[in-house]
Parts: sequence; structure tokens; C-alpha cells
Amino acid sequence: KGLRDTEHQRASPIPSQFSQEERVTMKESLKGAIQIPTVSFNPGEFNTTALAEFGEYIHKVFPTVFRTSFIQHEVVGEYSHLFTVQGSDPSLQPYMLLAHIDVVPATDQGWEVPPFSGLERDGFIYGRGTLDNKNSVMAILQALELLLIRNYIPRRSFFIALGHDEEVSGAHGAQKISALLQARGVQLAFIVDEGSFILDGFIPSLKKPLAMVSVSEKGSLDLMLEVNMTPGHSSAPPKETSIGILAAAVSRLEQTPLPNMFGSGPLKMTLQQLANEFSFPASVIFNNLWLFWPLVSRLMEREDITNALVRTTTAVTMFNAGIKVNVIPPVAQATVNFRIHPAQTVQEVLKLTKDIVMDDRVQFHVLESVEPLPVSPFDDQALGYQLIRQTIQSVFPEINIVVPGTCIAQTDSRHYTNLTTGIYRFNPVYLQPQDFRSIHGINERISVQAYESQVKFIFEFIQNADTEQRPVSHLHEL
Ligand SMILES: CCCCCCCC/C=C\CCCCCCCC(=O)N[C@@H](CCCCN)C(=O)O
Ligand SMILES: [Zn+2]
Ligand SMILES: [Zn+2]
Repeated sequence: KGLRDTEHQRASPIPSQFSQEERVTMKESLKGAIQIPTVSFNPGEFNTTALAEFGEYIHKVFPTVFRTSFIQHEVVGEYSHLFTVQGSDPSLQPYMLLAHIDVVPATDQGWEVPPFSGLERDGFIYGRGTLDNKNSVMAILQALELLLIRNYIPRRSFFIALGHDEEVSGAHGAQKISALLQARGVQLAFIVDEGSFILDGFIPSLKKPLAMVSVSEKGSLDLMLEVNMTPGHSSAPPKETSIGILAAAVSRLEQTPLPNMFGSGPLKMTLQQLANEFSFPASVIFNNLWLFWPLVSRLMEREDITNALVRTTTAVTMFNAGIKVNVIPPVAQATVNFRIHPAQTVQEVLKLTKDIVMDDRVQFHVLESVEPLPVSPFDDQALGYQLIRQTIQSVFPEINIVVPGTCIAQTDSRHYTNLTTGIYRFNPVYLQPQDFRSIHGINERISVQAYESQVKFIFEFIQNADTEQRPVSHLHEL
């Protein structure tokens, strides 16, 4: 499988080799980016000083990007950045690289080094945003800077969109960039965003790492449950308080997982594509899912991460109640964050939830909801998918498994469905389960070598994208 070679590709691509000085500069630039605390706290509540500083910082460390005549830079929604890189061949449909500059909050607690120090230890750069997602922001601009220094002129136009509020909705960043591009009549060949990695050690019976390119994304429902009761003196309490009623409702939700949807949605095809990579007897099981699906579906439920792939998950994330030790609480509120399986809808999840709670005293308030995203094409004709695949093969020759998957979290790419049907979520970085837990957790870090590989990947990807849109089915046809 692959892309048809073209005259252009054969005309010597610029080699992805960086001098010692460039390698030092690129890692120091990433460290500097980590040191700017571009935290998103709540929708509309950001560290605006840091976001402004970040804008100045990228000007400073990527001067060539900003002074190149065929690159237009615009600030959108005050702190997001849109770069339009004009290619030399207008007949090629443009594509877009996405990343976000904001991060979730972090306190020093539990970190080996302060989360906004960007310190290097034992070959790793530590800090909030090293995996989610300043690594991508910096690697994209770094790769472009290095290409421009080597006098690269792209054939295919592309956009780089860097949102500033992905962690709290994307309403001020990605959504505005998307509207702007739509108003300009832009249609994209594909988009590449964060949302999956080269996964290592996520499936116990699979010893080899695999590159998972997410072609879909789970939806979400943020639901606030509320119980109101008459307040009074705690010396003569009623049999049930708002806190007790709400706690019981929340507990029922935690104890009653939503249905296992294994067999519906993109996971089945992921496992089918993986089947031959397992050793015996797992290979027999995965090659005969029609027979073994009850077993596999139960196995998937065992670990939190694979469980997230087979069902809509329920996470109680906030609980607020009580005003004073001797006052019967008037109101209790809990927030539940559901991540919706691609084969379910927001309405279905809402109905299932009400049926589980089964208590009229509990009110339901939908705070925000997003339907699961459609599946992007990943066949031999899918340019974006095939370019990612081709670049993986070149930069990570040791990886021989590339499969389509589903992103269990949400990304800014969901705001761009009006511009393309090809949305691919992939970070060219190795990820082990403990690294996954560091995202939004503690001790988030990236190795210097992994960051260099990410820059190399984008450096080659941008050149590979200059191919004509003529993907072919089989390599032997070349
Ligand atoms: C069969 C193979 C098993 C695969 C296991 C999958 C492992 C998952 C690997 C990587 C997923 C990482 C996703 C990182 C992207 C994080 C994006 C993010 O944090 N988004 C936020 C957006 C919040 C928007 C406001 N509602 C989020 O989802 O919370
Ligand atoms: Zn992210
Ligand atoms: Zn995140």
C-alpha cells in the first residue's frame, strides 16, 4: 500500500538531518515554551499574560517563519495563531496541521521538577505540555523553520492552526479559525491533529509497538446533577439530605457502567487489522472475533484504557454541597463527564443515565455535549492517512503496524468538520501506559530524542505532502 511516487518526490527531498547546534537550539526552544504557563482554567478563563508572551516567544525562536514572504501569519481570537503557507502549485488541495498552545493546570505537588520549569533530567524534558501539546506546537514550527532555512518552497499549500483554548472547548480559538477559513471558502484535503501516539505496551499480548492513527473521536456529555431540599437545623435532620440523595445517585452511576458496545464502531476493524500481529493463541482469537467476541469484549473491560474503547465512560469529576456544619444543605451538585462511544448518541446516554438514577428528586442539567465524530477514510485512496503511514515508515522503520483507531479524548479537530472529511489524530511519539497517565497528571515529560524524531517526522511529512493526490492501492503498481 502507499502513494504513487512522482517526479517531484524523486527530485531529491531535503534530508532530515540536523546539525548539533540545531539540535541544541530545538530542545532549548521547547524548554522555553514549557516555561510559559499558558494555562486554561475554565471556558473563557485563561492566563492571558502567558498566552500573549507565547505569541512573542514564537516570533523570537522562529524568525524565518515570520519573515518568509509566502507565509501569512494571523492572530485569531486574540491568542490563537493561523499560518497560511502558500504553495507553488495551486492545483493541489491544501491541508492543515493542528496543535494547541494551552495546557491544563498543574501544581508542584507530586512532580519531580516544577511543572513549568522545563528542566532536563536524564535525557527527558519535564513539564506541563511536553506531550499535550506544546511538543506539537513547537515541532511543527521548528520543522518549518528548518525547512525554510534550507530554502524549501512547498508545492502544496498548507495551514498551521494553533488554538489557545483547546483544553476548555476551543470556542475562542479553533472554532473562530474554522469560521474564518470557511468564510474564505477553504476546503482541506485533510487535517492532522493530536490524539493518538505510537502505543507501546497497551495491549498485554502484543509485544510490538503500534502506530495508531485515530480516525474518529469519542463524543462527550457534561451533566450536572442537582438535588434541592429544604434547609434547616442539623439538630433535627430529615431522613435524607440533598447530599445523601445525590451521593446515592452518583454511586448508582459509578456502579452501573453503560453498556459494552464492543462490536459496534471502529474498534472491531482496529482489532481485525491487528489480528495477525498477535502470537498464538491470541492470533486465533483475534482472527475469529465472530466466535470469540464475548471473551475479547470482557478482556477489553479489564483495563481502564481499553475499557474506554468499548463503552461510554462515566467519570464523576466534581461534587459541591454544604454551607455550614450545622445547616441541613439546601443544594447538592455533582458534575459527571461522559465520553460517548462512537456507536451511541448524546440523547441515548442521557436516557440511560436517567434510567439508572431513577430518582425524580435529582435534576439533570446538560452543561455541554458533543456527538462522537464521523470516521475519516483510511483506505488506500485516503491521502492524509497514507501520508502519515508513509512518513512513519521512513522515520520509524522499526514500526510495522499502523492501524486506524478511535481517540478516547477530545481534540480541537472537531471544530473543523466543515472543512474536510479527513481528520487524523496522531502524534509521532512513543507512548507507554505510564506516559499516558502523565497527560493531565504528574511528571509529564518527553525525551529529547523523541522530540527530535517528532521534528524529523513533520520535516519529512511536509515534503511528502507535496506529492500529487494520486494514492495507489499496491506498491507493486509503482
Ligand atoms: C487497542 C489498542 C488500545 C489503545 C489504547 C488507547 C490509548 C490512548 C492513547 C492516547 C490518547 C491520548 C489523547 C491525548 C489527547 C488529549 C486531548 C485532551 O486532553 N482533550 C481534552 C479536551 C477538553 C475539551 C473541553 N470539553 C479532553 O478530552 O478532556
Ligand atoms: Zn491536547
Ligand atoms: Zn489535554
